[in-house]
Amino acid sequence: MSWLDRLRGGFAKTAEKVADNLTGLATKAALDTSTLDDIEEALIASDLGPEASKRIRDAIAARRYEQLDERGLRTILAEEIEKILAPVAKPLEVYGFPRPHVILVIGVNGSGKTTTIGKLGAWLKDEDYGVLLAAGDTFRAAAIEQLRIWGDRIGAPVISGKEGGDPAGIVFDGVKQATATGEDVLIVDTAGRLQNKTHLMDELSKIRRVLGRLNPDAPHDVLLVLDATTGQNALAQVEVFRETAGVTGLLMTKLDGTARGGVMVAAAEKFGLPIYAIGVGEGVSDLRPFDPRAVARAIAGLPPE
Ligand SMILES: Nc1nc2c(ncn2[C@@H]2O[C@H](COP(=O)(O)OP(=O)(O)OP(=O)(O)O)[C@@H](O)[C@H]2O)c(=O)[nH]1
Repeated sequence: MSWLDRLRGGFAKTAEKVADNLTGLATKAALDTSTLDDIEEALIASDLGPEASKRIRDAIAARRYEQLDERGLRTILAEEIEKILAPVAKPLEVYGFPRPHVILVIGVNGSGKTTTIGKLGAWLKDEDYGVLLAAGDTFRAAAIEQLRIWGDRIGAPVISGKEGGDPAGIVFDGVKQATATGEDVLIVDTAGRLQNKTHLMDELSKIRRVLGRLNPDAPHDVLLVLDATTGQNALAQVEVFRETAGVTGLLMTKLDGTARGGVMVAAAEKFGLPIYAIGVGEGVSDLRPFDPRAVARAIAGLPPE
């Protein structure tokens, strides 16, 4: 299956929910205020968030339709979603010099962080970058083991220490090793959890301090993994992590398992943080940067172009 097919398959449940919520609204005789209100509410109920939903409502209102059929409604919805997503669909650039370019990955427990690191590594390797993974989530032995398995799977070396060890030490060793072996990118799995804000800040600031000694520009990226199935809760996570961890971009996962994919639009509108890649499955090649037009059309339930 092509990426576009997987993308459309991934968003199928979301598209169904959007279509269900909008049922009947397009066929009303005149596009009056109450219909516009209903459309706005339908979009909020589809997890697009109040800001994006209002913006789309205003865009429809501004066009002063006498009538809007279903196809027309889907088309304008796709156009407006595309406008919201386009500014955040940025490529992840590997620009750090001297190498390695250092990426810290953070996210709440179970968000798909480790899996996403594996997939991100696979994608960067496909792009011909040398990748080293660092098991900085020393909180659980299972997390270290899981990262090793991903390393084997994608053919990337993994640097790790003992359970309960010092993540900053592993990151330090990671930079040394990447420098010695000439890897382009160091992807660091962090415990990066929010059970305790002070603990998270301490952990990350220590990692930053240690990295800064080796390369003042590192980390180049701090990416937050967001589980789309958590809907609006994902937005609350962005707020807290942005404040505590200096998030520079997002990786959205599990868009395939959910009807709540609209949250991606809500996040784009509310935060404007780059969304570097989206995950639409558990396979190694199921995380990729996205085409805002293709995603917008998939959410609106329009066929591919
Ligand atoms: N369907 C689907 N499942 C995913 C996706 N990304 C991750 N998963 C699954 O989500 C589950 C949790 O992923 P993990 O990578 O273990 O999560 P984690 O955040 O690293 O968990 P901790 O290490 O406990 O913090 C796994 O079963 C993954 O296969 C995705 O894009 N789609």
